[in-house]
Amino acid sequence: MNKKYKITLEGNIGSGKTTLANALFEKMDADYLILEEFEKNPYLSLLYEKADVAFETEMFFLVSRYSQLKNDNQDGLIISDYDMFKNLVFAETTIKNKEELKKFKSIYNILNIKSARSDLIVYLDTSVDTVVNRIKKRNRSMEIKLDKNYLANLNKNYKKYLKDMDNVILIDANEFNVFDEKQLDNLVNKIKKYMEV
Ligand SMILES: Nc1ncnc2c1ncn2[C@@H]1O[C@H](COP(=O)(O)OP(=O)(O)OP(=O)(O)O)[C@@H](O)[C@H]1O
Repeated sequence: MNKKYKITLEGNIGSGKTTLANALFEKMDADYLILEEFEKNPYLSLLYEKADVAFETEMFFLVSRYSQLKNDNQDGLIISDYDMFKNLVFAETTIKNKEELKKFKSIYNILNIKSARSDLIVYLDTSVDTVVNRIKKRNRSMEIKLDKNYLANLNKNYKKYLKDMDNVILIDANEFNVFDEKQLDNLVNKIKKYMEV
């Protein structure tokens, strides 16, 4: 692929973004794969233990994702397991202090992240029960403390942002089996059709 085309995957924690990003990268013979580096964030485990570090957690993610954007202006097909609007979804969910949230959003706007718009967002729509099961199965120790309420709020805030977007393919990820070749092929065909328009 000559021209730059960026496809990002979004959805709740454990909805299957990284797994699908890897699968699409292979299947679509893409040029770049950009994956979230969540394990580098020193605040995340503290946040899950209910420490008052929401602003620090979200700022760290914002800066870390922003620094990955330097890989973002090359020609070719880019697949990423997150979109930059994720920063806003999570900040609204975790930062309870209104002044801090305002500050976060103003920094986000100064960075002018809108210019890093994806050509296509594939949203993995999941129920809270589905992600709870997948999170349990993958068994990352710090995620044991995640509660259903938090996951439900994330779903709600994702939906709030998605309703104003016009570049989204939404898939029912409760039913979607990324390990089934036929289902993956169907999704790739749907994406290719979208790319042609
Ligand atoms: N379609 C699927 N059906 C069943 N299990 C899945 C599916 N997709 C992913 N999984 C499994 O669910 C778990 C979570 O998937 P993954 O790590 O890709 O989610 P994620 O959305 O990237 O999570 P996070 O946002 O926390 O990084 C993994 O153990 C993965 O193997």
